[in-house]
Amino acid sequence: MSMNLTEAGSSRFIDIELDGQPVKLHYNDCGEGRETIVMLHGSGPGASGWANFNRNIDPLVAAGYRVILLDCPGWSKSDSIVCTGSRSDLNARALKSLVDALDLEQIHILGNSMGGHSAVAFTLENPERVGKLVLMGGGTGGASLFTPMPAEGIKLLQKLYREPTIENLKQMMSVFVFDTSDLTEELFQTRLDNMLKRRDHLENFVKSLQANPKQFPDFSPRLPEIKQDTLVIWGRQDRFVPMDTGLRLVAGIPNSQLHIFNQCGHWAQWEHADRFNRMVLDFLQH
Ligand SMILES: O=C(O)/C=C/C(=O)/C=C/C=C(\O)C(=O)O
Repeated sequence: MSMNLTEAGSSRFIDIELDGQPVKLHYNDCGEGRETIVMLHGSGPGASGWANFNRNIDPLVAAGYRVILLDCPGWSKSDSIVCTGSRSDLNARALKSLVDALDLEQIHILGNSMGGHSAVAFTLENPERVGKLVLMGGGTGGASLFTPMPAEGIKLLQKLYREPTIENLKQMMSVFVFDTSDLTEELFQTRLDNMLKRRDHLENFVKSLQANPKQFPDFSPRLPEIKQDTLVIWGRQDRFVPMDTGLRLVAGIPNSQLHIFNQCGHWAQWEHADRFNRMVLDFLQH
């Protein structure tokens, strides 16, 4: 169903203070439901809320939810930042400022990759502000038991940040999703344009990694503190954040369940959008 929602029409800015610095945050605000779902994107170069979740916004708005897509500090139209500590916690502090400013008492959070790590960080610090959690391809840092880390996708992601070329973008995207036939030249070009528009974001990500290679801490010991109903969704062929991270999440979070999509890489919400949307709606409504 088309809701005629557009990126430009839903685009908003807000000024916040983050660790003593003024920061302009960009977000998209879609729909007018009583319940709000905040979607948090991944850490790839050129990522944004709109780019990560463009196949998920309409169905959730049509089902009666307000959907907010936050562009984390250092991505898209939000201000750039060098992060020398935990980026998961930094994003969580940015989200807290946004939900306070918008007067949102409680939100559901749907996080992809870094967005999942940040959703967990937010929930641990602000448990009363979170309804349900959906975590895809992320939720905590930490080592895989089976896959050498950093995973091959993360190595390609870091190479792309250092050398933002169309060749490196295509190389990263070729291990990003399972079925690469949906990756059009137009999609590559849009993503490259998004990246090159903000070279400050690319440079600051590299500086952040140099200052602290472990941007996403391992929350495993604290996961049992999360009491929220949590749906964990993973791609069987995720080559960025290995699938056993999903097992660690369900081992730690008591009220959680895990769904694994076969023939799926790191972008379950895009690669299996229809089934993903139905599953998330069912989870939120029951
Ligand atoms: O290193 C990690 O644990 C997290 C990696 C990511 O957040 C990678 C995300 C990539 C995307 O979702 C993207 O859209 O580029």
